[in-house]
Order: sequence, then C-alpha cells, then structure tokens
Amino acid sequence: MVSRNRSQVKDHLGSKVLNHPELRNTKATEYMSHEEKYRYNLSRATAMLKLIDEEGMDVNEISKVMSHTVSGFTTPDGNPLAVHQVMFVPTLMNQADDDQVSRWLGDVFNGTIVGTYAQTELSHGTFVRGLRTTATYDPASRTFDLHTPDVSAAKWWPGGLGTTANHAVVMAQLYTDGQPRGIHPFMVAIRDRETHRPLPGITVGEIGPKLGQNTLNNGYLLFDHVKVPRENMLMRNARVNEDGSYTKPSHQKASYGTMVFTRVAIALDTVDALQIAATIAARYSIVRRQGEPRDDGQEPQIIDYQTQQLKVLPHIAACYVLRASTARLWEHHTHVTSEVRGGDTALLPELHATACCLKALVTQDCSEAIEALRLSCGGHGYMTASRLPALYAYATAGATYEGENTVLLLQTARYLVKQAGGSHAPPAAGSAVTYLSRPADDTPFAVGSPAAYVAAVGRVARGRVTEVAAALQADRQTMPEADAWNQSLVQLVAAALAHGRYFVVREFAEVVSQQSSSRAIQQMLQLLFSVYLAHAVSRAEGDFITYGGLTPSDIRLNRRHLLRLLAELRPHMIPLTDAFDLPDRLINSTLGAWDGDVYRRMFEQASHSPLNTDEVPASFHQAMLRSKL
Ligand SMILES: CCCCC/C=C\C/C=C\C/C=C\C/C=C\C/C=C/C(=O)SCCNC(=O)CCNC(=O)[C@H](O)C(C)(C)COP(=O)(O)OP(=O)(O)OC[C@H]1O[C@@H](n2cnc3c(N)ncnc32)[C@H](O)[C@@H]1OP(=O)(O)O
Ligand SMILES: Cc1cc2nc3c(=O)[nH]c(=O)nc-3n(C[C@H](O)[C@H](O)[C@H](O)COP(=O)(O)OP(=O)(O)OC[C@H]3O[C@@H](n4cnc5c(N)ncnc54)[C@H](O)[C@@H]3O)c2cc1C
Repeated sequence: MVSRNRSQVKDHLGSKVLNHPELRNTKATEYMSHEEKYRYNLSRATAMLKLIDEEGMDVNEISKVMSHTVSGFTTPDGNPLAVHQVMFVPTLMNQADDDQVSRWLGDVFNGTIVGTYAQTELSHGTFVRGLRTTATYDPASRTFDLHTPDVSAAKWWPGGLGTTANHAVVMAQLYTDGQPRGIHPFMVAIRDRETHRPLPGITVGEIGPKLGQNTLNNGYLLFDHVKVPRENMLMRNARVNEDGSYTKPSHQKASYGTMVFTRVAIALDTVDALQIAATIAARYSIVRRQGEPRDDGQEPQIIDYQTQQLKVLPHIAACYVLRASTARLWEHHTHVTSEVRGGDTALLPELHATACCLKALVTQDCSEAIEALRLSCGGHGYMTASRLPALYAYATAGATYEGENTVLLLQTARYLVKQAGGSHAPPAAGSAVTYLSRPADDTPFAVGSPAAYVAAVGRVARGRVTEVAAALQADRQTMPEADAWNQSLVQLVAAALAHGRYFVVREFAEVVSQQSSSRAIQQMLQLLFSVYLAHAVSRAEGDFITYGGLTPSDIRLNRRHLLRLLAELRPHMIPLTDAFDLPDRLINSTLGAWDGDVYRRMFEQASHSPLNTDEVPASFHQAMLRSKL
C-alpha cells in the first residue's frame, strides 16, 4: 500500500528532524510576541532547509519533511519558507529554461536567493486572467517594465513575502508590441541580497494577523516601473525574443503548472493534519470518563457513547481512504509532469480536473472532520494546547488558498460536462471519467457489500454529472453562456464533489483488493472501507435515493449498519491511530499523548501563562486604577 512507503520514509526522516541539534529543543510559542514567533519559526525553517540540503533529499523526501506532520513540530506557527520550498523552487525548476535554472539554482540552494510566489492581488485571486500587474517589454532596453497601476493591483498574500524573501516569481500581464499576451511568470529581485532593504521602486511589507499560520509571513508588494532584464521572464514555455517577438507556450495554461503541483501537495498534506487530529481525539476519548457509573463502578469512557463513536471513528477511516487516493494523485502528477516536459500535454486537462476536485474534497472533508474531532474533546478541545484549533486553522486555509474550493470544483465540473457531452477529447486509457460514457453500473444495492456501495457512489456521480450537463445544454439554447452556467452553479459543484467521491472510493477499493501478506490487515482495511462507505451514504442520503438507486428502506438499513460497524471498529481505534506512527513530540497536544496523562499535562501547560507568574499580576492593578479614574 502506498501509505506504508510514505510512513517508512517519514519515520526515518522524522527522527532526523526530531534529533537535529538546531531543532530538537522546542519552546512554547503561545505567549511570544508576533516578532518573537517569527524569529523562532524562521530560524527553525532555516535549519530545516539546511537539513534538506545536507541530506540531498529528492522531492518525495522533501514532501515528507515539509508535511504538516513534521512542519507542525519544526514551525508550529507557519513556515515562512514554505512558499519558497513548495512553490518558488518548483516554479523555477519547471518554468525556467535550462540556462535560467543554471543561472539561479546555485544561489537558491546556497540560500542566497529566498523566494516567494507572488500571484494574488488585493482585487483578484480567483480570476487569474484578471490580474492587473503589468510587464511591458521594451526592445530598446531589452527590459520589462513591471508596474502596479493602483493599490487594488498590489500583490497581497504571498507567503514569505512579508519580511523574508529577497526574490519573487511575479505573475503579471505580459505586453509585447502593444499586445496583451496573458499571464506570465517573472523572476524579480525585491530586496537587496546584502542589506535586505527593498530595492528601488519596490514597496513591500507584511499583511497582518490571520486565523492561523501567523508566521507564514504573508506579504504585500507594489512595483513602481521596476525594470527587469528580458532574461528574467521564465522561458521554458513561452518566450519573448530580444526584438519583442513572442512565442506562445505549448499549452495555453502552462504557466499555471505550479498551482497544479501545489494543489496536489495540499491534498496529500491535509490528510496528515487529519491523522494528527484523529489521534488526539481517539486517545482523549478513551482517557476521558464522564457520566453515570456503570456496573463496574466506573464512569464510562466517552468513546462508548454511540454519538462519540460517530464523531470520531468515521474520520479515522477517512484518514486511510483519503491517504490512498491523494498518494495516487501525487504519483500521477509526477508521471504527467514528465510527459508535459517532454512536450506531450494530452494528460494535463484530466490531471488539472482531478487535482482541483481532490484538493477541494480533501480540504473540505478534513476541515469539517477536524472541527468535529475538536468538538468531540469538549471544552478541552478549545484549548490551544490541545493543538486542535491550529490543526483546524491549517486545514481550513487549504479550502481557500491555491484556488478557492468552489472555484476549483467548477473547473472539474467544466471538464466533466464536456466529457459527458462528448465535446472534449476522449479520455485516455485509465482515465477517471470513462464511467461517464458507459452504461450505469446496475449492481443492486445491498447493505454490507462494499462493491454495491461503490457502484451506488458511481451512479450518484454519473447521475449528478449527466443531469447538470443536460440542464446546462438546455439553458444554453435560451440564454447567454455565462447565465446558463450561473443557473447551474450549485448543481455543478455537487456533481464535481460526487465525481471526487467516486474517484476516492475506487482508489481505495483497489487498495483493499490487493493481496496483503496478513489476513488481519486485509480484514481491517475492509472494515475501514465499509465504515467510510456507510458514512458517505449517511451524509448524502438524498443523493443516494435520487441517483444511487437506494430506497428509503436501504437508507434506514444503512443507518443501522453504520452504527454496528462503528461498534465493531471501536476496539481497534487505538491501534489504528497508533499505526499513523506519530511520536508525541510531533503530535504536541496535551490531550493526545501516548500515555494518556491528560490532566497533569493540562496543569503543566497552564503554569506557563505569564498571568500566573505573580499571585497578583501588576497589570490587574494598572487596569483597575484606570477604570476608577
Ligand atoms: C517540494 C515538495 C513540497 C511538498 C509539500 C508538502 C506539503 C506542503 C503542503 C502545503 C503547503 C503549505 C504552505 C503553502 C501555503 C500557501 C500557498 C498558497 C499559495 C497560493 O494560494 S498561490 C495562488 C493560487 N491561486 C489560484 O489557485 C487561483 C485560482 N484560479 C485559477 O487557477 C484560474 O483562474 C482558473 C479558475 C483555473 C481559471 O483560469 P482561466 O485562465 O480563466 O481559465 P478558464 O477560462 O476557466 O479555462 C480555460 C481552459 O484552461 C483549462 N485550465 C485552467 N487551469 C488549468 C491548469 N492549471 N492546467 C491545465 N488546464 C487548465 C480549463 O480547464 C479550460 O480548459 P477547456 O479545455 O475547458 O477550455
Ligand atoms: C493563508 C493564505 C496563504 C496564501 N498564500 C498565497 C501565496 O503564497 N501566493 C499567492 O499568490 N496567493 C496566496 N494566497 C491567496 C489565495 O490563493 C487566494 O486567496 C485564493 O486563491 C482565493 O482567491 P480570492 O481571495 O480572490 O477569493 P474570491 O475569489 O474573492 O472568493 C470569494 C468568494 O467568491 C466566490 N467566487 C469567486 N469567483 C467565483 C466564480 N467564478 N464562480 C463562483 N464563485 C466564485 C468564491 O467561491 C468565494 O466564495 C494565500 C491565501 C491564504 C488565505
């Protein structure tokens, strides 16, 4: 199983990180000022970069040490070098030509160049074609003039831009020969390499506090006619020649490649956050006892309440199911990227469609799940020291950045309705959309049969997609395209999510069908899959009746079936979360440590409050005095 490989690499690298001389000693950051937090997180992020360099890690290994499992330990308040590592470097690798790569990469790897990915502007994030920063080519000086026309076009959000980066890949509207050529990437020096002061014509700073990840160091950036050499446009795809003549890219969206990569990385990584939250909630749910004592004289463990099982256990199953499909997406992305580099872009449209819907489905499911897990820990889940609020803040950011989820689902829907209407190139062998051109799978629904559930999930996806495709087609006869599209938005989003769910369950069905050396493991995977499927049906009962071929009686049976499965899974809850192999220091939660010593840890963390240093803090008297005046 793919996830096992991932875990093995993580173990090895995880212990390197935990024992690293500059990383092993941690400090609590809750009571630090904004600047102290930044200093702490930046110095640890720098140590991580050095480690990556010393170890000569490849992209797969980097993805493990940059993953939330590890980065929550190295940079608990957000990694100011994350966008450098996850977007800036990959953009150079994939969008700079060979000469440019050799010109810049040495300085990137020796830490002289630290970059960010500056795309979003104050007034435009989603609609990339609407970005208003301009790069106008002047053949006489062989430079681009980079300019921000007004404050609404200021770059706003890029991670690490605030006070860390000295370079940015800037996405700007290219003009050559007075013609707009669309959005292109430019390598721009924004701060002096020695003094770190902003270069002439550059206005740059940090945007301020956020819901979470406050040391991601998000920034703003404005250009006042900044001259950039011609050689600084990233030219692997499109080119501007010295005389200003323009060569188009091999694919019209080639410059969007970094976004596709990061969506895949986010989908994979948000499951890491869910695994941590699930481990915390599972451990707390057996430690916590509350309620009328039972026959043994003890108050019940809260996990033995049926409602608590519903709050916790389906999300443990989701960790396993979502890990398989996101790992598969990562592998598929690697394959398609190498094809695209070789000039074959045939697989790109479907990769884009799949990355969009999985990033959206996973971040939506994981943030809802983490919030449910936080609530399952009652009052103590509200404490910062439980780690659950930060995990939620991380997962929910993933629903917005790298493409707001609704917008991404609409990209997937666009691909699906074209496939359903036959107006797109036919899918390649192994495509995830071939089911749309085949008759529906009529395997009758039967509670207890995973194959029957998968078929029903497929009928929902097929039904949702074909129905909205037909509605759209009909509306197109009577109204302009934009109105017809808008008329169907809600159904399009639902269709894309249903397609994503079908993708996820098919991938896991394949994992379950693989021969395992251990019968016990195979049975456990089947149980996890059954829980995931029964829960998926219970969350969308209307869809399963409308499109999936289930009857109201099937729905009732499924509800009972789910609760029985949860009771069956309950004794395995701790081994299933222990199997995520997360050391206590990586979990970093008062509620989620392996030994279950919750209450002592809670008292210990309270002792760090600066308000407890003196019996009566000086601030009390100062504030009271003011209020009396
Ligand atoms: C090195 C290893 C690292 C591992 C890391 C491990 C863990 C890290 C995990 C997490 C990261 C942590 C920290 C990072 C934190 C934050 C980073 C955040 C960064 C950002 O947010 S950057 C900004 C992101 N912005 C967006 O995503 C904007 C969203 N909008 C768009 O993408 C586009 O505007 C749009 C919505 C896709 C529309 O584009 P548009 O040009 O208008 O096109 P359309 O007209 O809609 O479509 C035309 C056509 O093009 C196709 N299309 C669109 N996009 C693509 C694409 N990317 N690839 C291929 N094809 C594309 C579309 O399908 C249409 O095709 P048709 O055939 O139908 O014509
Ligand atoms: C923590 C964080 C880090 C970030 N890091 C970076 C970074 O490093 N670099 C960078 O360039 N950017 C970054 N961003 C910006 C991010 O990519 C954008 O915020 C994101 O793409 C959403 O765009 P928006 O803010 O314009 O949202 P909007 O598009 O304004 O969304 C608002 C609402 O409008 C709806 N909407 C918009 N368009 C449509 C449509 N066509 N159809 C239907 N509904 C629509 C959305 O669904 C949403 O409900 C970051 C953002 C965050 C929160």
